[in-house]
Amino acid sequence: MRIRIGTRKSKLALWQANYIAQILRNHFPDVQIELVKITTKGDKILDVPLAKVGGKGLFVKEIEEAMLRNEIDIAVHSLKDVPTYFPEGLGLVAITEREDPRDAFLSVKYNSLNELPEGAVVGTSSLRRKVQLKILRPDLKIRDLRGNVDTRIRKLEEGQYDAIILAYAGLKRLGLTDRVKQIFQPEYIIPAVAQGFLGIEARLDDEKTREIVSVLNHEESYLRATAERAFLRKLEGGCQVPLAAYSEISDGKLKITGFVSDLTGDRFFMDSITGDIKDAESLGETLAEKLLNMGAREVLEEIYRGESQL
Ligand SMILES: NCc1[nH]cc(CCC(=O)O)c1CC(=O)O
Repeated sequence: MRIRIGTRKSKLALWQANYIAQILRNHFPDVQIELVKITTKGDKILDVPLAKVGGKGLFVKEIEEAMLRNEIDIAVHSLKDVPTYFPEGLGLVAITEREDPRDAFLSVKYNSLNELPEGAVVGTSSLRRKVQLKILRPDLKIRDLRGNVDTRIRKLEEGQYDAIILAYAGLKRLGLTDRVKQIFQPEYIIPAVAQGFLGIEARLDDEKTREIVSVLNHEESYLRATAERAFLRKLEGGCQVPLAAYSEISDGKLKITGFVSDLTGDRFFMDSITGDIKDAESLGETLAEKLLNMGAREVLEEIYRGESQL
């Protein structure tokens, strides 16, 4: 038996694929685990905000095509980069235990968002982070920042930005937390849907692989990811829409908080609901419907018609 893992070539993607490969090797010493590196469109277009070049699907399409051609057996993804719809025959078969889901503030000179002087320059290309920052600190200048995690940190160190915002999970995995000065609580800056989970994608009819890969699944994480992604799917939000969601489980209850905004951060909608963990999916959907009825429907329509401008 052999499992070929398809992965992007960035340091973070390779770290994640190797991490999964090692767990599988430890559990199944007789299964041969190989890595297959694949370049995606998202890795080639590095200078344009993702929302403008077609969104998150850019990081997964080529990998899914390789899986459909039977050149790889599974893909290891940062779940937050994975669209909610899959090509026929493919799907998520395991979700790993969540790494720290929070966003981090990195700066050479400043110790927190509050400490930044008026008009300071902050780097991020995520629409979500742009509007969340604007709501908290309307005086800041927000500038695009793309590239792999190490490229972004280099741009900070070169002085192109006073601060940048990145997912703490990626920094922790790569041991790049030196410039982290503040970690935002999820109630303060709600993280991206599924930030911190790894999602394992496979061919749904490949039962042997699915059985092996099931050791990677973390049930509580699976439920949290399910709720957050149901919220995302209901809002049809790719990364063209500023949105965020964060779920927690305690005492058999799942609480999910969601956020949707227009592109300026002038009109935003936020709410939470709590319910039984077995209803994870419908909790995410119900929360999305709640926000749509609060006014998010109109905002989304404007964004899709191209009337809302950042
Ligand atoms: N959008 C790119 C991306 N996809 C996953 C992570 C970090 C790791 C994770 O969230 O699991 C990052 C970098 C970032 O946003 O800072």
